[in-house]
Amino acid sequence: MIGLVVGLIVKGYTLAVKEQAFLNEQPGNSGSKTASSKRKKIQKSEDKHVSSENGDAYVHTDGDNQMSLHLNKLVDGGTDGRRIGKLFVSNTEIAKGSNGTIVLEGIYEGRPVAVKRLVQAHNDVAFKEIQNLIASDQHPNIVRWYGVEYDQDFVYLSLERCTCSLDDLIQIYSDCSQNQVFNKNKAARAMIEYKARLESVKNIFPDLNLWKANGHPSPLSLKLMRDVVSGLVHLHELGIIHRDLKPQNVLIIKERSLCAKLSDMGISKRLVGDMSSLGHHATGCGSSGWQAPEQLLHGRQTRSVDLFSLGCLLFFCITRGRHPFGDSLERDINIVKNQMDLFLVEHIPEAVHLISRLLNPDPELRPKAMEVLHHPLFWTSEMRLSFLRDTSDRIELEDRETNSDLLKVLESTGPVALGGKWDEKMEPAFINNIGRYRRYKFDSVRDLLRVMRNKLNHYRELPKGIQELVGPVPEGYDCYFASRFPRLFIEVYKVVCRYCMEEESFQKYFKSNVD
Ligand SMILES: Nc1ncnc2c1ncn2[C@@H]1O[C@H](COP(=O)(O)OP(=O)(O)OP(=O)(O)O)[C@@H](O)[C@H]1O
Repeated sequence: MIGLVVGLIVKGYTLAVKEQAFLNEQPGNSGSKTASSKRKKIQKSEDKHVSSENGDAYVHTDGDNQMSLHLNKLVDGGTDGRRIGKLFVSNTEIAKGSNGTIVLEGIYEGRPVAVKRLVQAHNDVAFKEIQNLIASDQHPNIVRWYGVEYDQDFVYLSLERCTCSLDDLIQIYSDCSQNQVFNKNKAARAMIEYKARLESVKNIFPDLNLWKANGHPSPLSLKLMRDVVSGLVHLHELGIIHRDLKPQNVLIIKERSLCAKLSDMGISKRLVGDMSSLGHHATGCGSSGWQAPEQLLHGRQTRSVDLFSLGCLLFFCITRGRHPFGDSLERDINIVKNQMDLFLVEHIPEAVHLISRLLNPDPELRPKAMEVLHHPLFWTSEMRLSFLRDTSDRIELEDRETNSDLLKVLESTGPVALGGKWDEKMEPAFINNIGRYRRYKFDSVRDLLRVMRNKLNHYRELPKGIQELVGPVPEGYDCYFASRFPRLFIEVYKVVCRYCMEEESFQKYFKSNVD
């Protein structure tokens, strides 16, 4: 406990020191030489550096520059570019941002970085981006920054170099018809460059599986979406609203596995103290097509604006690049009119449940980032089966005769959850097998859950033929029932949320309430 408290104090102090070091090194903020050398030490230990060509911290002669340029050419395989302070910026462009921003490949202290080059006039954006990164980048789902350099015209942010954006990834792996519409808007030359970049990314990640044959997101897709949510939980815990969440601002990198990270914090805003919203005067605005209606209409911004954008982003990932509010030109109008179409995710009821809540026009009714993290859309088969088993055990305690509310409501979901009598959706061999042990009511949700629970608990005792029929536990078994009763899980989940959420045995499924 004492260790934890000391750790937190040290962490807080380190953040404050980092922030102060950055503020002092802003051009125009001259500090004393002693202070400057102290800062240099702090920065070195933090492995993050701030320098200016005009400042006293890092003065490079032309001779030095020639030498380091030469060395860096060797380091970077002979790429053309130039050296600014500790940074070598190549001429190889990764992408263009807005307001004259260009992202280039670079090397910062020997490590490959993406250099975000902003025009000096947008120094305030760079300043905000760095401040937010200082506060937030110690998290696996936030892009790291290593340092900042300046010259007369530009600010250069050295960022962890990722392979591509989530937008690129989806464009590459979705089928091309949709991309052609998307690409029509790009100028011919930019489009050639863009296509070449996508080709090179495809070579780096040759065989990614983002969607299953049945159109559901693959485990990899779900992991990337969950990474985005984890990054958002972290930002919101720190009181930072991203305000420009979109697939282009989610970057992809291969670590142990593929990983998604939030980037582009230039217009993010930090809430102070117990403030919960930024008023009408908050500067900066998000991107067309991904903003919440209240952002478009009144500029009122709470953490919920990010949850709206997240809803659009999850839809985009699941549907291979489509948008719940239509084509790019009509999106903002449709967002304001609350005209969405979730038809393309209707075959995944868990996705409809989550996305429709995230896109609620009333920001107060959208779930919090932490609740999204625990939503069943992201659950494994093992967790889904465990939840249904616990639910079955829970409702068996209810007395059929007294007809409790819980039982009544659960059974009332039958027509939707079962879509008819459940025995008719299963093979006679399976029905014969279960008939040997007890009698079931084929229109009862409770009884179907009992069958699922019993066969799961006695899986190893099942005849080989029945095991093959229902598939291996957990994925095959989950899929056997989910494909026959696609809405069963979410209907049961909704009832449990309503009646049993606070109960001890269900806490592990609703962790957001205990965290
Ligand atoms: N760290 C990075 N690693 C690899 N690529 C990056 C990195 N940062 C940015 N990019 C690429 O550059 C693009 C533009 O970057 P960024 O979004 O930060 O600029 P921006 O000017 O804020 O753009 P916009 O205003 O359009 O969001 C990204 O979509 C991505 O393709």
